[in-house]
Amino acid sequence: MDIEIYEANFRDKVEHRKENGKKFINEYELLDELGEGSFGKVKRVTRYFKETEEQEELSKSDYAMKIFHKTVLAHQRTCFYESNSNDPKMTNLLEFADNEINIHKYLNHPNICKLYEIIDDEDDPQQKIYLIMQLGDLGCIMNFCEITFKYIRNQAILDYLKMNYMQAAKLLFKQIAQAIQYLHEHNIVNRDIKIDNIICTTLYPLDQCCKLIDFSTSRIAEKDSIFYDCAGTPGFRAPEVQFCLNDGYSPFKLDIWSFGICLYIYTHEKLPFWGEGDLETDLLARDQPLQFEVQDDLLINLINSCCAKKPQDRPTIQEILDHEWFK
Ligand SMILES: Nc1ncnc2c1ncn2[C@@H]1O[C@H](COP(=O)(O)OP(=O)(O)OP(=O)(O)O)[C@@H](O)[C@H]1O
Repeated sequence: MDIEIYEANFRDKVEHRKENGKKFINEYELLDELGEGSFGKVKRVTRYFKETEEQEELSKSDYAMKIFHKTVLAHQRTCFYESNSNDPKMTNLLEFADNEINIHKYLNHPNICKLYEIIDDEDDPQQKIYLIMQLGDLGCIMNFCEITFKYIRNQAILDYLKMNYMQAAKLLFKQIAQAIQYLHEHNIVNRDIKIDNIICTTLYPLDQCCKLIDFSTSRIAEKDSIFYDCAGTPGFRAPEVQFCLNDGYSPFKLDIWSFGICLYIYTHEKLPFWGEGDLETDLLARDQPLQFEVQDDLLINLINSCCAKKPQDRPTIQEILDHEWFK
């Protein structure tokens, strides 16, 4: 990989302790749970540290800690395809976690959640790996309502930005496009761009408030790479991922489709393609045109081009950033 400037710190010692009823992992106090994915839990943590030797009161700052359970992941077997091969192989989820760490630890961009530290101790009694990341203290850009199956815009972010949702959409999605541009320029594909993987923070200037998270399905790819494995999340993934048969799909064009879907969801507060199950959702994505409920022709043009049914008709990430809608 052509990114040598940054590498997250690695520590091979972990210490678990309790103080006054509080749980600590090394210098990090464990707080509330921020979320849970298929690979592990994510917790808010506070780090206590001394900025100078003389300092008496400890300084503190907040992070997100993603926790992988090594033994659990090692026992979960799954089938996968290597890049450029349609010959399936067996692996376990720990290898996927390793892949995520090995890509994420080098990523250094203001719109990508920074991975600061990896704690992996062979003698850890809990057999876990701990990733210390930048905290998205404002949460995801939208919240999913399990009852209505709808995404609702995160009002705390709109209040923080002091913007209406269309102004916020331009600001946030430009930043996500810049994150994808950085990945694509470095021959990395994300393959799981979705609303749940876009978080916001109050830590930085506004043009750095939005961060892409979760690199579990990221891969190194050449511009003309063809992939064969089923990546992405139903509702967000391009139809060719499910229906490519032996032809495979371009992972770069998959990211572009998913970007367009996220922009649609943010501006409409609903998923454009949602069927009874994953197969119907993918079929709708393949066969149905997008239905718009906004009046903005430039926005409609941008989303329609990202979600062109033929992958070769979709723009590059640079073309997206140059689109009139962002001007
Ligand atoms: N840095 C962060 N700051 C705030 N919240 C976070 C952060 N990282 C993750 N989260 C929360 O935790 C959830 C799960 O994180 P993540 O997507 O990285 O896990 P995963 O196991 O890889 O998920 P998936 O099943 O989508 O692959 C996110 O949707 C988000 O709500």
